[in-house]
Amino acid sequence: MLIGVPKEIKNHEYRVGLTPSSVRELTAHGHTVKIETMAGAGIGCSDEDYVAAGAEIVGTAAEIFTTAEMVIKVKEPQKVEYEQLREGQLLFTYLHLAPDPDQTAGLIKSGVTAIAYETVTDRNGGLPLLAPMSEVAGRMAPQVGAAALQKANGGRGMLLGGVPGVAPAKVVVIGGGVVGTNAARIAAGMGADVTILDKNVKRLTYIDDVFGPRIKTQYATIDDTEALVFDADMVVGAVLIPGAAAPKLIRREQLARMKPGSVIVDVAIDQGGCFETSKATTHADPTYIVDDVVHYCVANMPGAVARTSTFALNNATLPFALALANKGWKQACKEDPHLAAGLNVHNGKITYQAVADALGYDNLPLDKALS
Ligand SMILES: NC(=O)C1=CN([C@@H]2O[C@H](COP(=O)(O)OP(=O)(O)OC[C@H]3O[C@@H](n4cnc5c(N)ncnc54)[C@H](O)[C@@H]3O)[C@@H](O)[C@H]2O)C=CC1
Ligand SMILES: CC(=O)C(=O)O
Ligand SMILES: [Mg+2]
Repeated sequence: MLIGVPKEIKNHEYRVGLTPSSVRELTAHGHTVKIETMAGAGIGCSDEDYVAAGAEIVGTAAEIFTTAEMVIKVKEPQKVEYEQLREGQLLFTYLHLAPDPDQTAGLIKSGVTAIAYETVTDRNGGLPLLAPMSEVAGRMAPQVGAAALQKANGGRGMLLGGVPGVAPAKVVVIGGGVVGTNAARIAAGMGADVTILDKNVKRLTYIDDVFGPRIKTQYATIDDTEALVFDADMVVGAVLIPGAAAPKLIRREQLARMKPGSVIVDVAIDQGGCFETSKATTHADPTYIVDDVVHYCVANMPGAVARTSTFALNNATLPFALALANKGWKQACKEDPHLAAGLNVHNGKITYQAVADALGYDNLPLDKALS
């Protein structure tokens, strides 16, 4: 199969779809890999590194989009990218379609077959291609939030861990999945007073078993979510209903009851965010203030630590990329229902129920898409 990797073009996005090691695996299986020149520059991998792994370097993204049978990326295609996709081509990347009607319409119009990293499943009910980036974003959340808490950045002027004789900051994490536990772990490590809210009691039990009294857990009723958020110095938004738009847990009118200078890090922003006042920001201009509350809503947080993130992502994506290249997408999905769960768009139709529901499309059932 001819596989193509364009250079990412989202704001301050330095990750790349394939590492040189992944290229070597794919070429060893007889596939041809084209990489756009300088695609790996942001992770310290040169064109020469890719050539040594067996890739061909091409000068423009257009050469990738016009020739590749499978396009492997990191972030959702931007307008100039989805306009180049076409019927019969396979796209393997993050999509986050539910909060993104324009991209969704663009993918439908293109006729492309698109498999979204974030809805591929595993046998334990996890999301194995989202998890590595959730680990990164979760671990970053307290560090970006700690900076936002500084006075010059609009925050309350608090040190996360306090000092002897002065209490630490109160950090509330809504959603105790991969992002949430990683955020809590780092915040607790920095000395903060940390509470995780979740609606899944089994998950709260797991967190309690792993962290003991160092991290408090609370069932996420409306009452308790509100009480903890109003009393927090930093809130991390980390909920997910796979494929769906994030539920809005804190409304516009509730925001004014948060402390002045408190900080929201809404990691769930790639699915639309769990605060009504959240709107996606970029690494170039990551925060804004509403009602004296600092909002950090960068939708591609792991792009900031592109080298760590790219290697972590490839560890997870490579087996699936190999299956898609070796067997073709249809056969690979027939043999692996977890990979098939990633199918979001095929031949002008939405094939993922939560996306169809969020945006008002008919859903093409998976068995029909695979027939
Ligand atoms: N902004 C960024 O750069 C990045 C964003 N993300 C996003 O972070 C979000 C979280 O991802 P993961 O932690 O991997 O998901 P996950 O599935 O591991 O965890 C989500 C948790 O939210 C809980 N939950 C769902 N509804 C809830 C509610 N109403 N109240 C309280 N808890 C609720 C679930 O029970 C689950 O434990 C996703 O939207 C993901 O796409 C992930 C990586 C990078
Ligand atoms: C998951 C995601 O949105 C990211 O890694 O950028
Ligand atoms: Mg206020």
